[in-house]
Amino acid sequence: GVELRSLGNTPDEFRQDMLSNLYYRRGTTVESASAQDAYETLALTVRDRLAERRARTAAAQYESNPRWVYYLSAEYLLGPQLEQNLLYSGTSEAAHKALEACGFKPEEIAALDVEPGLGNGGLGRLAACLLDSLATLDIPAVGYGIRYDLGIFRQEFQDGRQIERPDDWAFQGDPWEFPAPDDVQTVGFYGHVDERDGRKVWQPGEVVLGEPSHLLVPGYGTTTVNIVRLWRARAHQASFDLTRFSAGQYAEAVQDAVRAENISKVLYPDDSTAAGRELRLKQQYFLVSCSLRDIVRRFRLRNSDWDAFGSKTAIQLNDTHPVLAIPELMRLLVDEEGLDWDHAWSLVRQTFNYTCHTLLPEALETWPVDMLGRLLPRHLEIIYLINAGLLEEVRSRFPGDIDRVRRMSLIQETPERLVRMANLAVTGTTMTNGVAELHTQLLTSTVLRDFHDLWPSRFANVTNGVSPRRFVRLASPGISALISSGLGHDRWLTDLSLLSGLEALTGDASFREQWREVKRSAKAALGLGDPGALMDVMIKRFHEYKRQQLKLLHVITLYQRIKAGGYDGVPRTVLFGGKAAPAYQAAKNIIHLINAVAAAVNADPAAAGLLRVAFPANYNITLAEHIIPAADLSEQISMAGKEASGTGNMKLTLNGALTIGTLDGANIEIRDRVGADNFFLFGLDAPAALALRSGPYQPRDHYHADDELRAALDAIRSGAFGGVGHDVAASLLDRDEYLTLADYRSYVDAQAGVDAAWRDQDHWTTMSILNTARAGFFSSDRTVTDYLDRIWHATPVRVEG
Ligand SMILES: CCc1ccc([C@H](C)CC(=O)N[C@@H]2O[C@H](CO)[C@@H](O)[C@H](O)[C@H]2O)cc1
Repeated sequence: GVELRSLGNTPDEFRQDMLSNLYYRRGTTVESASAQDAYETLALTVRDRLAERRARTAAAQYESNPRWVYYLSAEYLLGPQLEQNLLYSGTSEAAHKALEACGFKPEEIAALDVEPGLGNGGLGRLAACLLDSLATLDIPAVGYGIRYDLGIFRQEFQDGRQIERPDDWAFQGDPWEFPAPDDVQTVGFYGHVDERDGRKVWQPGEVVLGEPSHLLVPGYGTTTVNIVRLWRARAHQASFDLTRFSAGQYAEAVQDAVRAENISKVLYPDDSTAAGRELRLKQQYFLVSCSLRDIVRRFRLRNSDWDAFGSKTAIQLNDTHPVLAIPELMRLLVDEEGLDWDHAWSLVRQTFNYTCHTLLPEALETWPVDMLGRLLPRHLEIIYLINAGLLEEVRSRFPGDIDRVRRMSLIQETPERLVRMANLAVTGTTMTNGVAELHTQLLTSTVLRDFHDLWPSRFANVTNGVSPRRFVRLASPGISALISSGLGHDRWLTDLSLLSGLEALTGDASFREQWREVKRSAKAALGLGDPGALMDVMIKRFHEYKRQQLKLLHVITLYQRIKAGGYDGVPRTVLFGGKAAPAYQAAKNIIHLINAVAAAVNADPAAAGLLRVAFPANYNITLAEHIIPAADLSEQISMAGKEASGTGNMKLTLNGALTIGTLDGANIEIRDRVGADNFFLFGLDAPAALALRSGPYQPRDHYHADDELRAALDAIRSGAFGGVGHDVAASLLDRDEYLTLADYRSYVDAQAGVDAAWRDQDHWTTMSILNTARAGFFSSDRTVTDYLDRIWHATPVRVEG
């Protein structure tokens, strides 16, 4: 075929390409170019180098007709793209020189790199880390998602309260994406089901277009460049009503178009409560329908026999959000392709796998039968047929156990008829996995116990991981350089187990000193507290089970100890970061109280140099990359049994922060690997918490029994912090659903242990180095390798460089 001349990477060649892009693609000159012009041009010039590798990858993957991994996720938190693509294309230096030669400051241009905030938190970022590792391991893979016009809201504080602003992330356009209108798909909604010569035919009542664009997902240290394809809803051109328009009914003329485009308008900002909105269900089906049609189109390029579909295609469902893919593929195979039910069902089950990311009952999605039946009449029929097969199997395995049949049914009958999406997910897939050992154990012994009894071999654990490129190399070039100089290589970036080589350096005083210095300068660069003070960090979405309220009670206790005089705690900066779902008032009350306490403490000269509270607004990936390298202490203090895994805990450990935490989620595996001596453990474990929670728990008993706890709560109730927080104190004293008061004393005492350890800086630094050295397991490369071994069974396709 036609050979592509490869692009040069010398500073001069790079600058030449930037200039021609500035002139020919941006249509301006160096003299009149704005910073935005420079940013867009730089992005295009870097993108071209990755696009060249993408062309090679696509050719090699097409050639080898491999088994594909398709990742279906309603959320992706990809993070800012520029620094990543400069690193992965090896053009950072050439780019910096080229920008300076054109009179631009590289850091100014980098600041224009907005992150696509197409996710809420853990689930969305995990999806991005897994795609990064799939490409780095040369696995043929495509991520599918929704290109929301408005991502996760921008958080602002007004009088300490969270305010949500729309996030029009692509207002200036996005230089990193490749629109591909030629691959447009058609998606139906509503309507009715006909029967024609023995086949069911769905006649949708509404049709919208799904237009894809993709971003490049480069592998690190390899040629492979995969893609993430994001769908955007567009109106069917026929929907613009010219007659109405010419009759002056402008709004009506475009209402269908607006209705269509609303489907991908905005990301739902909830990360724990299924809101049950019809538009959200439309979003989920839109994602599923476009993606499956695209997957079938790609399959057909190299294959014709449906039986090869299951062997060539592994589709991962990222939580229940894309689980409509199961009845949708049944519809395509049975109604459109004419396969018989059993044949289609075996192909569907073979193709799909499901990852569950939560244990919270309110986060498990259910949809009203009538809503689903109205929006997707044929899919409801198919779900009923799937349910019939399931219940027949349950009845034969557990004869007479009607309670089990009622619990396992895909349909909840009373009080309201709901479709249970988690039950459908387990039934229609080969493997279901949890995201940490404790999580998977709790899943198979509680929420999904019945299914585990029926199909024990369908369950596996795959503990989460994080990208070492994004969260060590890019976030903390200082620590990375020290690790590479300590180990004498940077191969750890693609084999994180090599970090274990750092253990031997704990005895080297100059290495310890350099380690301390790197942390210090990261704190100085963050500029949110005295670089010499202990940086105590709690960064994650706000939720009562994560217990930001417990961290706040500790802050108030420290403050009251300072006010009482004779304070012997070590100087500490307590940094909070995170958003609350807009409708989650209890979480927003905690944010309000934190800002009120921060205002009091930071304004009080008595606390100066001893205690400071920082709460930068709009926590996102960009901010995480600045905070994580500066952290000394990582707060992972959720009620045991509630945090499925956590991934912030892994990022902080890899950056040498010590964890204070409960035996919850992946904290347990972190402690097992870094060593109990290098971890500050406290609190009830999962069985004890469950027992206390399900027993006659009286939070007030702790209030009466613990003077410091009572003093802290009374301060809030007395209005000491600007009169803010009555609701928070009341909910703790009346209900305390997540056992905050029960764990308070153990937590505060563990924090005294932190102070003691910090006083011996050499000891602390040794523990810090050991945390990094022993955390290689938490690489998303290891996570992907586990998915490949236990669930996907796909193999690498090497791409010539
Ligand atoms: C229906 C609303 C909704 C939206 C998102 C979610 C996500 C599953 C919430 C989430 O992000 N869960 C987090 O997933 C991480 C990646 O596996 C885990 O590390 C976290 O423990 C888990 O809370 C639940 C419910």
